[in-house]
Amino acid sequence: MTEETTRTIQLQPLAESEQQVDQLVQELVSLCETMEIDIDLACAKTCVQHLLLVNQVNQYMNLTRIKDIHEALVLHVVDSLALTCDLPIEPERFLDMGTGAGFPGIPFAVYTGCEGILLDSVRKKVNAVNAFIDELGISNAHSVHERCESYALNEAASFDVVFARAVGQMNLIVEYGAPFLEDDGYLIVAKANPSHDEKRLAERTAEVCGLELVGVDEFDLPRDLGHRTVFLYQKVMEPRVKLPRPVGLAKKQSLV
Ligand SMILES: C[S@@+](CC[C@H](N)C(=O)[O-])C[C@H]1O[C@@H](n2cnc3c(N)ncnc32)[C@H](O)[C@@H]1O
Repeated sequence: MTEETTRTIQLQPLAESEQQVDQLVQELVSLCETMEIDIDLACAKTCVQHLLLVNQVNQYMNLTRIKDIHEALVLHVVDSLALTCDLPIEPERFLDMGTGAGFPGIPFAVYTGCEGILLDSVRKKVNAVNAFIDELGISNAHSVHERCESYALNEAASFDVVFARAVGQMNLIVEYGAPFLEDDGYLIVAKANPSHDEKRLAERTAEVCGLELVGVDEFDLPRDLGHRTVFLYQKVMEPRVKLPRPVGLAKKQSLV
């Protein structure tokens, strides 16, 4: 095991002054306004503190390539919070598949107050996310070290909202997400500009997995930092195949 894998996460007090944090909080609130996301100051502050802790740990552990804090406010925090705009229900329990440094899971948990599991297959990331959650006192989120395919064996039909950001092609997310959904539960897949072929493969995979595409939303992130298409799937029937398939198979061989 590398030093990075085993290293314990020891968070330090933030290097930024209260004034600097408050400026970032105001910046986040303004960015959210442009996206019609209604965020209160306490929630914005926790999201900013999370981002600053990610930056701190990123000095010695590779968690994100986005180093500029103002860009990260948009590309990590606003992008995560934007998922809440497409929610057709008030979720009771959500799953973030492949959370990395806690995106979108931590901003989503803080904003909605809903119980959530932040899942990742890389232990050092889960250790970091658990340290962030403890430090920020977020009692409704928990991070788990496991692969989607194996976690689904014990947590089948346990979530009413499931999402993943930047974890892979849409068909992969659909296959990973389907077994976790309760009847009528929702899978949210946010992509930049998926190709026609990627969308078509996801559509056919969704049919096999018992999901129906019930909504598509498109928007641009502030400051011209990207375009997003959000696909909303609902579980409408049982899958036609046994899910989850063995670990790694979804990546090697698509379902359809
Ligand atoms: C590119 S990162 C994105 C992280 C985060 N969602 C974000 O948007 O910043 C993809 C993450 O998915 C995790 N991942 C990939 N395949 C996975 C699987 N089968 N089960 C659980 N986590 C997985 C990786 O370890 C990695 O942390």
